[in-house]
Order: sequence, then structure tokens, then C-alpha cells
Amino acid sequence: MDKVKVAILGGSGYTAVELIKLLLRHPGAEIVAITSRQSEHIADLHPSLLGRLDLRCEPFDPDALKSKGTQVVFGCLPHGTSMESIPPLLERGMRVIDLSADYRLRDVKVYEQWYKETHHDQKNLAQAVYGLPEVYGDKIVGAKLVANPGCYPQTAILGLAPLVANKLIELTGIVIDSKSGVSGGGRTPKLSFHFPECNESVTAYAVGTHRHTPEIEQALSDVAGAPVSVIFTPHLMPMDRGIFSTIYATLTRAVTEAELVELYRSYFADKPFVRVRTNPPATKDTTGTNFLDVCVKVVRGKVLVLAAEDNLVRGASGVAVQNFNRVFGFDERTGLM
Ligand SMILES: NC(=O)C1=CN([C@@H]2O[C@H](COP(=O)(O)OP(=O)(O)OC[C@H]3O[C@@H](n4cnc5c(N)ncnc54)[C@H](OP(=O)(O)O)[C@@H]3O)[C@@H](O)[C@H]2O)C=CC1
Ligand SMILES: CC(=O)N[C@@H](CCC(=O)OP(=O)(O)O)C(=O)O
Repeated sequence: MDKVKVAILGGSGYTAVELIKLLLRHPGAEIVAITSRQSEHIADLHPSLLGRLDLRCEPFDPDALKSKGTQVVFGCLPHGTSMESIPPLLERGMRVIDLSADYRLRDVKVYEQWYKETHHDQKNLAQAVYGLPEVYGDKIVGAKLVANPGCYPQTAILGLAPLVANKLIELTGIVIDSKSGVSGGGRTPKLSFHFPECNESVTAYAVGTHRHTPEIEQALSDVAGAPVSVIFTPHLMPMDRGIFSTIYATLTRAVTEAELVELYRSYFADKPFVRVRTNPPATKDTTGTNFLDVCVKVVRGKVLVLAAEDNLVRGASGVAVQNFNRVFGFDERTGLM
């Protein structure tokens, strides 16, 4: 089988370099182009790629990408920028897996409310598939535009899916307390991520306003078949990478921890990247992998879910490759195990 020809947008960023490393190991993918506003060799932008990929970054030009035979483009751009770049790629018949948030929320009004930006590509929003394979797996097969999920939402959605699918918790007032490493904010410099600002310190941010709230609610409402509402609070942790979420919900009936562990094991039995554990996971257990580790506990009548992942792999580039595998008919695990 010929390799699928791949292009990547936003070459200098963190998700791009993770994606490049994963795709270099993928037997069915060939990177034919990387775009960047910087006309540099990719190994000058990311020295870890020295000797592994001999490619100079190029300016974004949809016709040039098409002329190289590109079949799929991974967008590793900030939200807002992504929706400007993607329409001409789709028009030229290339598929897109977008790592930004621009195509995740089905309701454009919800996007504009939470992102405080006008959505410029409602046409393609209508055909986008939310790329969380464990929930929307069949819809991703052959999709033209995949909206890769956010990093935090994956821990919350997968952590809660078995409970909401089985109506075991109240669907309002679910509390999601999440912590992220600093790479979650990308490579582009921001003051709050400057080493002396965030090292040896922990803080919450975007309290009550974080844009992942509606994304979590949209997916969990799909799983529940009824509206779900959550209180989501992210925290910045002085570590390079990793996300840890502690989730609290109220049980609708008495159930033992052993029954819940069994439920989680059976719900994720055919989902190779979700590992159900009986002890609390640690971010380090998942570093550099596409695994999302989850543990469920019952404490004083409440259910607690503890979930950990690597924000750059499972939270972004790894799940993007998982989606690539689904779109092009590879085994879901290809290049990721
Ligand atoms: N970091 C994470 O953990 C996660 C990130 N995401 C999402 O993935 C996307 C990429 O994130 P990440 O790699 O971390 O971000 P980075 O800031 O590390 O990289 C984004 C890249 O996009 C390019 N870029 C930035 N601004 C513009 C602009 N105005 N116009 C054109 N290109 C621009 C730059 O590349 P160049 O200079 O080469 O042009 C930049 O390096 C974002 O949408 C992010 O929200 C999703 C899940 C997790
Ligand atoms: C630590 C940190 O700043 N994290 C980022 C998460 C970014 C991300 O993955 O989200 P999108 O793809 O939805 O932008 C944030 O909270 O904005």
C-alpha cells in the first residue's frame, strides 16, 4: 500500500514536533511538507529532529501542498488562524485533521460566546467530525475534516463516559478540577508561562470561563443523550507536560467501587488507549504515550474519577494520529504503541 502523503501546518510549535516524531515512526505516512512563517530547516526549529527529517519549512500555499500530492493536512495552528487556512485545503480535495478548537463546537453561537471571536467557516463546521475516537469512532472513518479534541476535555469526557452512559451520576454540577503542564499553552511566549512566573507555584486560571467547558458538555451530552453541565477549573502546574484531572460527581443510586471498576473495564475493553486502573494514575505513567489512564473511586457517596494523560501526545498529536489511522483505514494503534 502506498504511504499517505502528509503535510503539517505550524511547524515550529510543540504539537507539530510531537506529530513529526510520531509520523516518522508510522509505516503508512510520509511527510511531504511542513509550513511555517519561518523559512528554516525543520531541524533548526527543532534540534531533536536533526538527522531524522531533511525538510525545509515553506510558506503556507494550498496549491503548493496540492502539487506535492498531499492527501491530508494536520493543522497545528492556534484557533482563529486555523479556520482561515483550512477552507482552501478542503476545496482542493485534501483531508484535514485540525488540532485547534475551531471545528470542535457544533453550535457557532457557543463558539463565539466562549472564544470571543467570529467564526469564519460555518460551511465546513457543518461537516466536521469531533475526533475523540473512543466516542465518535465510526464517524471518523473516511472523514474529510476531523476536529481533534482539546487536551483537558479528553480526561473529563473519557473519565465520565461510563458513568453518564449508564445514568449513574447526576448530570448537573459535575466538578472537574484539572492540572496541566506548561507546554499545554504552546511554544509561543506568554508572560504567565515564563519560568520565574510559574516555577514553584500553582494557580487556577480562566475560572468559570475556560473554553473547554462547552466542549466537555457537548460530548458528554451526546454520550448521556441529555444535557450535561460541568464546573471546570484548570490549573497551571510547574512541569513540562502532563494533565491530571480529579472529577467529583453525585451517584444516582448506591453502587460499589468494585462494580464501577468492572463497568469501566467493560466500557473500555475494546479501547486500546484507555487504561483502567485501581490506583491513582500519575502524569509520568503516561508521558510520551497515547494512553489515558483512569481510576474510579467511591468516597462518602460521591464518585471520584482520576484521569491522567500526556497533553502533547494523547492530548493532541497522538490522538491526531489515532484519527489519521481511522480516516485512512489503518489499525487504530499503528505508530502509537
Ligand atoms: N499544547 C498542547 O498541549 C495542545 C495544543 N492544542 C492546540 O493545537 C494547536 C497548536 O498548539 P501548539 O503546538 O501547542 O502551539 P504552539 O504555539 O507551540 O505552535 C503553534 C504554531 O502555529 C504557528 N502560528 C502561531 N501564530 C500564528 C499565526 N497568527 N498565523 C499563522 N501561524 C501561526 C506558529 O508556527 P510557525 O512559527 O512555524 O509559523 C506556532 O509555532 C493550538 O490550536 C492548540 O490550542 C491542542 C491540544 C493540546
Ligand atoms: C496550560 C494551558 O494554557 N493550556 C491551554 C490548553 C490549550 C489546549 O489544548 O486547548 P485548545 O486546543 O482548545 O486551545 C489553555 O488552557 O488554554
